[in-house]
Amino acid sequence: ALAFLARPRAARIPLKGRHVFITGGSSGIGLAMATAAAREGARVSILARNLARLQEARAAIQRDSGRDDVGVHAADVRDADAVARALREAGAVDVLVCNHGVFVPQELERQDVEEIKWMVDINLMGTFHLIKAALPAMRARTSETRLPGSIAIMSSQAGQVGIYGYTAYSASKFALRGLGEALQHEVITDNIHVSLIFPPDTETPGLEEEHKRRPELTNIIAGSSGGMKANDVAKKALDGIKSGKFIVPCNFEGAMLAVATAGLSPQSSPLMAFIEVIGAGLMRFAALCFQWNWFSTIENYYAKNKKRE
Ligand SMILES: NC(=O)C1=CN([C@@H]2O[C@H](COP(=O)(O)OP(=O)(O)OC[C@H]3O[C@@H](n4cnc5c(N)ncnc54)[C@H](OP(=O)(O)O)[C@@H]3O)[C@@H](O)[C@H]2O)C=CC1
Ligand SMILES: CCCCCCCCCCCCCCCC(=O)[C@@H](N)CO
Repeated sequence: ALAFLARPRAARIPLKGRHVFITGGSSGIGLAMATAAAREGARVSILARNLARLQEARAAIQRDSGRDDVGVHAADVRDADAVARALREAGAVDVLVCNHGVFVPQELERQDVEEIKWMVDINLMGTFHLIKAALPAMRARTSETRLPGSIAIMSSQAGQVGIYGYTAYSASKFALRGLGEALQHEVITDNIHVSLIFPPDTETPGLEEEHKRRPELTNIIAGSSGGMKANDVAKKALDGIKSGKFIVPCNFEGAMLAVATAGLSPQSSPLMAFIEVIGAGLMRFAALCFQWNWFSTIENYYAKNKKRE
């Protein structure tokens, strides 16, 4: 019965010979994805703000993959016109990876409204700008080539569960899931598959910056999920995109989180649908155990540090 029910139907989305457009492709996870996609024979375009870092990234991708057709586009995703211009220059996209993102964890009371708006504008509004700019040509392309396309959106495990220190960041990343679920309904008849990627802490230049300000409790709780290397996250992400998966977890805790938060998300895999149906109660129990542990940690921390300075 689940094999009949699982929708949308599974797809194979090839990368070889196709145009893959990756935002935040000059650093960390985005750069690792760009390199791996180029190695698989894709024409890759990368977008970020800093042109010097983009050019360095292009040289690194070329060295690694031997491809000399990497496109670079300097634009801020908050600027809808600049994003539209970049997509016109780059030409029709087969696989759009909205990976750009910023993260500064801080207790809500200590975080300025400006910093909250900055995170939401880049992580959420920037993704809207990209998808709106890319979609018309993507749609034309899938009907012309008869090959499925993909829109991949980089969320985070902090987009599946809210944890201490991530009010603004989690809000911006949870929002991407609502965007992705609704968008999948709208683009399925254009043969476009949406993938949401949920990495744990990943060793990148961005995480190094984050650690300078991350509250200790955030460190402890985020440590509940093992860290990963950017190359390993990139591989999981690309494998998920190529098989048209809607939810793409990256490690074991991520797979548990995916089952625990399956909700009303689309599911193409009858096997995963089966695990979700059978695992629902068990994973809810596991989730309660994690929450018990996190609340104990927070209460003990505050008890030890008397009152917050
Ligand atoms: N590292 C981690 O622990 C995790 C990261 N993630 C998510 O993965 C994604 C990538 O993270 P990571 O590789 O660590 O990030 P990095 O900080 O290493 O790289 C971020 C990339 O995004 C670009 N970028 C940032 N702001 C903008 C903007 N306004 N317009 C255009 N490009 C922008 C940066 O280039 P430039 O500054 O030049 O614009 C850079 O290329 C993010 O969405 C993040 O939230 C999810 C889970 C864990
Ligand atoms: C029922 C099963 C439960 C499984 C428990 C899993 C534990 C979840 C921990 C959440 C970690 C959030 C890391 C965010 C990383 C990130 O996005 C940043 N580095 C950027 O700020």
